[in-house]
Amino acid sequence: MPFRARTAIFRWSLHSVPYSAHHHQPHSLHSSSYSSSILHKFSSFAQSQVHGQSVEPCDDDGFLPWLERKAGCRVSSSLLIGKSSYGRSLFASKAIKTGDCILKVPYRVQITADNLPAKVKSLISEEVANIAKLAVVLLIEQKLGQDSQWNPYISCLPWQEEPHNMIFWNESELEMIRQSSIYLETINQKSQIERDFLAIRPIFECFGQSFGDITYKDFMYACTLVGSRAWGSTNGLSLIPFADFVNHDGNSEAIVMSDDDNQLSEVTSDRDYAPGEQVLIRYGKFSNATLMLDFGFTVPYNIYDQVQIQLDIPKHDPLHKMKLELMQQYFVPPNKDAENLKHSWNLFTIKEVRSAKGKGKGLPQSLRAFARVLSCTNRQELDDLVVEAAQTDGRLGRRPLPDVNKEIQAHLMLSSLITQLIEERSAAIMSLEESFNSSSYCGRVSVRRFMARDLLHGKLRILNSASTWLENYCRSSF
Ligand SMILES: C[S@@+](CC[C@H](N)C(=O)[O-])C[C@H]1O[C@@H](n2cnc3c(N)ncnc32)[C@H](O)[C@@H]1O
Repeated sequence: MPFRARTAIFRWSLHSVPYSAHHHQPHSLHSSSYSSSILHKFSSFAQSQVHGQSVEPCDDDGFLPWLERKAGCRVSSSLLIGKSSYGRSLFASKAIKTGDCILKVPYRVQITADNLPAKVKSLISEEVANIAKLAVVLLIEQKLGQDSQWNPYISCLPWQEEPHNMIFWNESELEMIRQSSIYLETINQKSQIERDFLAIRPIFECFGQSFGDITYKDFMYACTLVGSRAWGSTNGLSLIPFADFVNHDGNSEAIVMSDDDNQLSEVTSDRDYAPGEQVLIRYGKFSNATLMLDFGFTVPYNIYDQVQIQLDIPKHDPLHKMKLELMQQYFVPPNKDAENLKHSWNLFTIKEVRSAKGKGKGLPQSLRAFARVLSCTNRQELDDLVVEAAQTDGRLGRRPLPDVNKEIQAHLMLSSLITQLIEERSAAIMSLEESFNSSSYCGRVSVRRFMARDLLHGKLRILNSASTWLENYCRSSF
């Protein structure tokens, strides 16, 4: 669900997937008998262990009836709120089958920037991000306390816990992942929040005593809450009460869908669940870097992990100018905004290479093409590539070079770059492991170390797979 709410910088927001008409009739609400049956079912499995998660009862029994009253329809007849080691969670209150609709939350009980009081809305500049606007809604509602129409929801949010999202990491914690591009993204995200706060603070001050004491830290917390629990959809960036109590499993096929025809968001189960099992959905196809930045957690083996590789044309290359012009002409990435354009033609994203044999999908074609261009040593070779591109699909260097030795050389060049990255990542992991052994950190620091370790291990796994693929490709090209 991370919500890439506004720009390429932020991945903040959980994307929900719009789809066309489903014709679900809302059930009518039977709140009193419904809630007592929930309580009964919940207590019977409350102490059980499910998937290594200990299921604890939670004092939110009134939440769902409140939401259903507000919505005027049934939101879920198969889920209960409980607690797991992931915080507040949703559990199956009865057997759930694959394909069952497990929750439906009408747009009218979702919170968007439209919920800003008109007076505040008119003062907030267009420059301020939607995430920040939604954070202001949360802060205002939190300040209103019992007087807020959203109080049952606002008071369920984890305000008190220090999140592990990377904007809360201190310098020495960030040092653990300095080599990764996530370091820079964290700094950018922090600056964006600072800018938004500076734009919004005068508005808080206008409202005097009631809101004037909202601090930068409060604002950061609120932005983090929005960033880790709002979905982007045709309805705008929205907090979806109840749906946002469900935790993430990257392997799940269940996602939040927007049904514009019926003006609601819903989730359909992708598997069977026994009563008492924690129900999980996929927020999005997120790497550990995204999970750390926007959600404050990682998973030990993340199939969506990736590594960014930058290739530069050596300054001393006699063909530097010609190669640069060709690269800028032929290696323009699609769908990039102007801000990224000038930097990204030499940045490549690689994922784990599953086929180790030097065949199959392997490394991205664009990266290998770039290496072929780099390996050219005279103008004729470059001209030949341009002619070949014109005669084929217009893309440069997409075919193996006619000279096998040159083709191998291009790939060996990639291989040596990847070996260097492997060495750097391995050294970083080793120093992290040493600090695990030499010090007995607990709590916050140790959680963040585990996250850094998951991130670095994921990167190393991808680099190793790329290295093996390249070795095999070179061997099989002889
Ligand atoms: C949309 S909320 C889910 C409900 C949340 N657990 C709560 O207490 O309100 C997302 C947050 O839940 C936690 N979370 C979700 N999935 C997780 C997972 N697989 N591992 C660890 N934490 C997870 C993270 O703190 C994340 O920022």
